[in-house]
Amino acid sequence: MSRKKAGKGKNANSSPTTGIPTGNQKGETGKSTAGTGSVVQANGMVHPSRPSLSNSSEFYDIAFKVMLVGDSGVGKTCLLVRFKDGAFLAGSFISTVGIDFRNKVMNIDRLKVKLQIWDTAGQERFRSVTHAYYRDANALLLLYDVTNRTSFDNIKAWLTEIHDYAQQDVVLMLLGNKADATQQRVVKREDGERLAKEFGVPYMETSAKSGLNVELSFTAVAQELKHRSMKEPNEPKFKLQDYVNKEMKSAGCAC
Ligand SMILES: Nc1nc2c(ncn2[C@@H]2O[C@H](COP(=O)(O)OP(=O)(O)OP(=O)(O)O)[C@@H](O)[C@H]2O)c(=O)[nH]1
Ligand SMILES: [Mg+2]
Repeated sequence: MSRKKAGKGKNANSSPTTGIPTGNQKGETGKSTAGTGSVVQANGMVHPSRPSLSNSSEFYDIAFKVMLVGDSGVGKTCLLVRFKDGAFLAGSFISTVGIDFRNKVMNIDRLKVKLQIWDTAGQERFRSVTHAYYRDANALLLLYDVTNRTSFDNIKAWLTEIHDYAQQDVVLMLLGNKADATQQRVVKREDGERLAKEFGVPYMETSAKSGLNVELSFTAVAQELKHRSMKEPNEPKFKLQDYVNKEMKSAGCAC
């Protein structure tokens, strides 16, 4: 399989119709503004329509678009920063404006899988911006905050929105974030599990602060997307929740 080069740099442009950075292919991080260039195929793979302008040596085999959604303050940006940079954004909370993205290339079963991760603004006033990007998302990570009951209660409304705007076969995973905050917790893990079961969505708790399950949440969706796009005829169906449970068990996670 031929290898494509992952973009690097800042402020790549994007198209609201594809949701994929376009024009300036330098962007490993970027803000959505405007531009033309990349093509998203129906199978979710992204093929840059022009060579990378960057000096990046990071090549990839397949690429997918993953979107982070959920109420403002649940920790979407922190989860992404933890995954990308291994750091936690402590201190004052800076709410995302509009939409933002970062790229990360992961090794999944000897394949280089590029995730283009879109960090949406949870604030209501940016909802129409988010709507424009749903249709190109291959996977969605839907977050609530275990210390914020309203963010949990709003999950049903988010699922309705996802049903209305996202692709029918979008890979979806529910994440109860801030699992480290045991003193402030108001949503039990069992409540999250019950809700996820009710809607047939894979689920786990995460912490952008401690790093709990952050890598696993992105690896799990990357695995699912990769299995879907490379599936051999007789291969058994990949089960995301089973994968997550197995990985947590082998990591000795009591969560
Ligand atoms: N204790 C704890 N705090 C967290 C965690 N993740 C995020 N926070 C804090 O929660 C606040 C909001 O985090 P953000 O990542 O900015 O929230 P967001 O979902 O991106 O919010 P919007 O951009 O407004 O949609 C910040 O003060 C973070 O420091 C976590 O896992 N544990
Ligand atoms: Mg944010």
